[in-house]
Amino acid sequence: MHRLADWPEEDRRPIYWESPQDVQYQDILYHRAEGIAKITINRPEVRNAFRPQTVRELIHAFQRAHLDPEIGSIILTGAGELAFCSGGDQRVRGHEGYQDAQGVESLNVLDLQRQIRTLPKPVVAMVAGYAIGGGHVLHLVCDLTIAAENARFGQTGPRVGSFDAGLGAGLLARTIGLKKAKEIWFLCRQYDAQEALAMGLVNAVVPLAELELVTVAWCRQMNRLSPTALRVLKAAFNADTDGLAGIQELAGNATALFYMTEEAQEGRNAFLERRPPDFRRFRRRP
Ligand SMILES: CC(C)(COP(=O)(O)OP(=O)(O)OC[C@H]1O[C@@H](n2cnc3c(N)ncnc32)[C@H](O)[C@@H]1OP(=O)(O)O)[C@@H](O)C(=O)NCCC(=O)NCCSC(=O)c1cc(O)c2ccccc2c1O
Repeated sequence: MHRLADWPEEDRRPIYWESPQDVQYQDILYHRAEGIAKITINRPEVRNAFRPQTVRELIHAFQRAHLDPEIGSIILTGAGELAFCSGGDQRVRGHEGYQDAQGVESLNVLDLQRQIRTLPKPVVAMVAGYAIGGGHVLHLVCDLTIAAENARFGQTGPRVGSFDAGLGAGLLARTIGLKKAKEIWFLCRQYDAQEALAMGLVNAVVPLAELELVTVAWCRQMNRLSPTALRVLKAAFNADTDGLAGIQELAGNATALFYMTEEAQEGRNAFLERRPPDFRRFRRRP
């Protein structure tokens, strides 16, 4: 449903964001309401380019949303209408990475990419304006992308002397196909929202004025569904792409679900009670 008017009344009512005051961020904003966390890159003067500090704060905010049992889904967005994110801040790019205030250079956005994928809640990229370079990879690693009509997508790496040969290349190819992914990286063109929709790079294109409420409507709908089912499905979708790390994520869910059974608890209890475990009452399921 690409227009707000298509949604049932309960999903399109206004949302009233709260802004917790316990942590003050410099480069991002953190809001929450109705079981949804909204994380905003707040550097509109550079089209929401990220520096190491920005990425550190994003990692902190995503961890916060991950651990908050009230949060069911997370929105990642950029401040203003001109950009979701324009990638790494080229003004602080040094010899071997992006430099922080202490002079340490890193590519810490790679940690954030993995975090978004392993976080067991749906993450939705809400894109107005440019999603370019490392900013394009950020929307790509999110589970869903809702784009405003003014959104523009593309990679610039080969033009600015960079490349993301990890998820930026491989996940893009798995998402939209190898030929189109190679075109995006080899030619560094930009694509509008409708082109992105046609290639399966985004889930919906909506009028800019409706972007936030439609994105919230998607989250409201997901938040009514089984959190465990969404959690395991997310891990399942990532498992083959992420190799053993993906299987580890999926298997961790199996272990957590097993821990919730009497059968697993019998093993723990027997150890704590210093007796042999008795698994005889647990049947072997066909
Ligand atoms: C995003 C744009 C297409 C927007 O164009 P527009 O015409 O709307 O705006 P301006 O170009 O005038 O920009 C306004 C203002 O913002 C500054 N700015 C924009 N983007 C950046 C940026 N990324 N870094 C620093 N500053 C930026 C711009 O200079 C203007 O400032 P003024 O002072 O003049 O007002 C267009 O801006 C654009 O193409 N931007 C650059 C996009 C880009 O090449 N990004 C970097 C790609 S590489 C990357 O992101 C990357 C990061 C990683 O951490 C990696 C890690 C591991 C592997 C690979 C990585 C990687 O590739």
